[in-house]
Amino acid sequence: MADETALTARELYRFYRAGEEETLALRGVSVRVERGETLAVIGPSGSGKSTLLACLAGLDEPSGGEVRVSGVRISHRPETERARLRARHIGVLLQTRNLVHHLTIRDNIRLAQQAAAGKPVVSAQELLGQVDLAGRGHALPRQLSGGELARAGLAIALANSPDILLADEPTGELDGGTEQTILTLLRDRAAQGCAVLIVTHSAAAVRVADRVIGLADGRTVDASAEPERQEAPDVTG
Ligand SMILES: Nc1ncnc2c1ncn2[C@@H]1O[C@H](COP(=O)(O)OP(=O)(O)OP(=O)(O)O)[C@@H](O)[C@H]1O
Repeated sequence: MADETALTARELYRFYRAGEEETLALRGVSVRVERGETLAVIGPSGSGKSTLLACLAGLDEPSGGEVRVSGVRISHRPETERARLRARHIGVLLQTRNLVHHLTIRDNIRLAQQAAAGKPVVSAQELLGQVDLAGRGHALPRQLSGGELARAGLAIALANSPDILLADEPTGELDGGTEQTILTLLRDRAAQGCAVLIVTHSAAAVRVADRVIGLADGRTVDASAEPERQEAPDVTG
């Protein structure tokens, strides 16, 4: 199993119906992320990026196609089984942040570690140190600044020592210094063998990626056609 591709999605479709309105948010999207690789997913608002990330994380079920984590299918399983696979293998950083609001940052980290069910993990204090929040573990989410919250969210996403890290706009609305801190942490994780997928509008985030794919209207497109890609000419692959 160790040499399996970390994350594989094949021909994903996601159909939404809200009253009379029908949306095909994903129209046959295939993605793979290898261990140690950072993939950036870019595209205009409404192109399906968050839907794709939710399907990859097992937070949502694709209407068609399948998602595999280290060769194990995570899609089309009961929610409890998807949650178990996610807790063990995947770290997720969502735009809404992945925090329980009435728990301190340290307890949020511990909660994610417990969900990993006995997997060896680094201590909450070490994780806090990695994101420069060593002195803020006792704080509640509402007591943190936007940049601190972003870093706390990343610490929680990393709490289960994930094989795969899925991050939706991890650096959205952050100043340049904090953005660089987060991007460096993501790169470090990839260097340690984690498969990292970032949904982003940020040119700086695109620059740290090994590979970029574009989404438009629920389909993958040539990423070189996207403006973010043009601002980042040094990206290879
Ligand atoms: N729960 C839902 N019910 C109905 N339609 C939805 C739902 N979630 C997303 N959509 C629709 O699916 C399409 C893709 O949305 P999605 O949020 O994945 O796009 P996005 O690329 O992440 O956008 P943004 O960059 O603005 O976050 C949009 O047309 C959106 O309105």
